[in-house]
Amino acid sequence: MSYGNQVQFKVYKEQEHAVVPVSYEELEAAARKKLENAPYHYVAASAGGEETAKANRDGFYQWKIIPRMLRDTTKRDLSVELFGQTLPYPVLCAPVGVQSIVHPEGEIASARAAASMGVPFISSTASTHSLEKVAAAAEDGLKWYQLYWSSDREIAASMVQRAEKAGYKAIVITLDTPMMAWREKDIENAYLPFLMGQGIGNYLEDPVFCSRLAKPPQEDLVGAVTYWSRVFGNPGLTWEDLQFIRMQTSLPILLKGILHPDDAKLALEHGMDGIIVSNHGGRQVDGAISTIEALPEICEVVNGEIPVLMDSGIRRGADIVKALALGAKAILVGRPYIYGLALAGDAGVKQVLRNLIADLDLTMALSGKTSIKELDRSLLKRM
Ligand SMILES: Cc1cc2nc3c(=O)[nH]c(=O)nc-3n(C[C@H](O)[C@H](O)[C@H](O)COP(=O)(O)O)c2cc1C
Ligand SMILES: O=C(O)C(=O)c1ccccc1
Repeated sequence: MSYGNQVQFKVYKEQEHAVVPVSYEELEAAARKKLENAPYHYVAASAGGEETAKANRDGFYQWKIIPRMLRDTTKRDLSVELFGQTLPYPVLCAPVGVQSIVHPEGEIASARAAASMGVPFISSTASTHSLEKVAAAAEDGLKWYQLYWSSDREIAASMVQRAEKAGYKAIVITLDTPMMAWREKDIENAYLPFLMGQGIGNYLEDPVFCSRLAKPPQEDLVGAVTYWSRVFGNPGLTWEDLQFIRMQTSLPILLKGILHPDDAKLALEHGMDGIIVSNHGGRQVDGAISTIEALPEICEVVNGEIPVLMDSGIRRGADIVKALALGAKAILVGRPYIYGLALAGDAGVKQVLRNLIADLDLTMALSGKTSIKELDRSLLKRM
């Protein structure tokens, strides 16, 4: 039996040495075994009763693929165009903060792995390693910067300017987390890695942040962490504030965390360059709509004017096919690559990405599709 293309061949070759389970369920179980309780739950758990996390998965099951036959799928092209760049696959690494809690190399290893696969890496404001160090690790890779907009707006401006200077090619403003939601496991575990200086690397190396401190962080980490906890979130933001970030950068700006079609309309009206339909992997509003459910209406409103990306609950190739068929330009993946990181550092991240992409490639081929632009609603049936 032939597996068609190169991606597939490499998967089966490297699998001989793989330490990373292929199935998502086993991947999560292996990470559970390897990690201490608190960091494992920080990654795995969602908000409240985890209804939205469940809905994210249930949402995919409600759409079924109806494969087409006899369509010569010998050659496939998974590439997509985004902001003038060609991505080899419609897959990006979602911004995930504090990656050092699962592996000491954290974001540096993930960014390196993503770059080696041609997968764009979205670096979080809450990274343990600074955005400049992450950029250096993924020198040849496409990188975007995710902004948590500090309540001290000069800090936000400084981070955006640093990101542009370091070679990041887009700014992703995350709107759904001006504060952490009710996360029961983290509360029970009283788990706050930030208090130990993890996840605040971008602040400790920020000239504006440091200028606000009585003593430099090297001399008084507690003082720095205390100030960080005061300025991290910004629940006061409104649509009008977006103009301020626009003035700091010439890069495209995407809004992450859009779930309501009216907010998609507002994003367009405020001149945004892209939208990421996301409920933060179910980690923020428990009871919020699943993203695959929110996606079609948002795509309808946006009407192709700007790219719509999506995340939350993508686990396999078929999930990606469904999201793209419903109008997403590309998807982001979060927890799966973090489990890969936990198990095997950069090699683990690479293997997880490779598996997901190979699964996507096969699912497309077996559905009778040879390119991403052929994926549309006619491939799906809602049950
Ligand atoms: C441990 C963890 C940390 C996260 N940190 C951030 C972050 O710093 N910034 C952000 O925009 N989203 C963050 N997210 C959300 C992801 O970007 C993404 O929306 C989510 O993980 C997608 O869902 P999935 O994990 O089901 O793939 C985080 C998610 C996890 C699991
Ligand atoms: O945990 C998260 O979901 C998240 O977005 C975050 C926020 C602040 C610091 C680290 C991660």
